[in-house]
Amino acid sequence: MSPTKKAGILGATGTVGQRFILLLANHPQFVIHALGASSRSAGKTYKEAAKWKQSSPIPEHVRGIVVRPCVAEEFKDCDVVFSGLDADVAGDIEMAFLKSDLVVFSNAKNYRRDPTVPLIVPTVNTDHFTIIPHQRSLHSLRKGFLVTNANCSTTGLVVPLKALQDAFGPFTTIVVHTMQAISGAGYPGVPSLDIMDNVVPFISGEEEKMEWETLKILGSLDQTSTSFAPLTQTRVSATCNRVPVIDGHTESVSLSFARRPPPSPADVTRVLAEYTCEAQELRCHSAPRRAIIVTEDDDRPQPRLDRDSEGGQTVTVGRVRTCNVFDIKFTLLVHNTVLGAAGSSVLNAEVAVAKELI
Ligand SMILES: NC(=O)C1=CN([C@@H]2O[C@H](COP(=O)(O)OP(=O)(O)OC[C@H]3O[C@@H](n4cnc5c(N)ncnc54)[C@H](OP(=O)(O)O)[C@@H]3O)[C@@H](O)[C@H]2O)C=CC1
Ligand SMILES: N[C@@H](CC(=O)OP(=O)(O)O)C(=O)O
Repeated sequence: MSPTKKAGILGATGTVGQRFILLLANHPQFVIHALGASSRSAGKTYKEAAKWKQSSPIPEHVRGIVVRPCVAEEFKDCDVVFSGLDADVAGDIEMAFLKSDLVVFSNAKNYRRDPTVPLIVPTVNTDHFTIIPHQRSLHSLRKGFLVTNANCSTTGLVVPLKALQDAFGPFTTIVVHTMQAISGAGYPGVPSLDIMDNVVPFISGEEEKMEWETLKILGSLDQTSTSFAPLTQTRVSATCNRVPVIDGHTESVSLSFARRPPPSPADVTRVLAEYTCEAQELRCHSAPRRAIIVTEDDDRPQPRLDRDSEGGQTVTVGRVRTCNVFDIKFTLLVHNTVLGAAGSSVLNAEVAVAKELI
């Protein structure tokens, strides 16, 4: 079956944009139709414009595509537009696309807090798509809508949290420390003299995003599907560090449940390993076979060894154990540019197709 939906990619030359190219190059539903980037790139072929940093080559049929400026008129025949735009420009451009009745899946932070825009991690809260009719009516749209996906570190965190919340009820406290890959900072990103032989204990704005995004994603929609109800009883504290790893964010998580007695490490391990999500039930092409992989090895997960499991669409969890301060602690790994970015958008779009929103 040949792909039927025309896809545009904004920010196609960037780190996330390059992941979109790889994920969509041989996609059964979406065909790469239009590529957009800044005025520095527009008018050049993709091969000329992109500083390609992926370990597989630029797909042959993409090399010669001429990059367009990111204006809605240039993308009007796209069925879906994926955005890997720099946050400095994503706000205005994505809103212009939405107002032109286009379907936009954004990686940027700009609209994540918007009360009518869902913040969807595709293996966690695809039920939040139910706000789309309300969003369309507010903007008088026929077919367009805007969906954001989460910060890459938040994405890794909420997958196991969702499994545990469904099984054991609410958390009182979540404390997370991240070790984030340099690809998270885009290209050229962190200077080599800052990150080689080093750890940088600050990523601007990252801790705040992890703390509030988690509450929106794990929260619910009201009964009329017109507003979000973020969690209010859970406190989240995040500490974010940049480490000299190319891809894959590692996170150490400690948490307490409201319920007493809390679940044991064995209960937690079982629930994580058995977790399934709607994207799998809908048989979406990019859905991981296992949304969470639990590793029993004492020294896993590790970014180099585990980031590509399930095509980068899973979260690997290990070292599940009792915590002397909170109830449970564990370590997780997420591929920051696949499930943490472009992979989330693509799987979200597949879910939207299955729900007949596109
Ligand atoms: N990297 C990651 O792990 C994650 C990134 N994100 C978010 O995804 C987005 C993209 O990040 P990333 O790929 O890392 O960033 P990059 O800096 O690597 O790429 C940015 C892209 O935006 C384009 N761009 C910049 N200015 C303009 C403009 N004025 N008009 C049109 N296009 C423009 C660039 O085009 P050109 O090449 O022509 O300059 C490039 O294609 C950001 O919002 C980021 O916060 C989210 C989760 C994870
Ligand atoms: N800040 C993240 C990547 C990112 O761009 O996040 P956000 O989309 O939330 O701005 C990192 O450095 O690893």
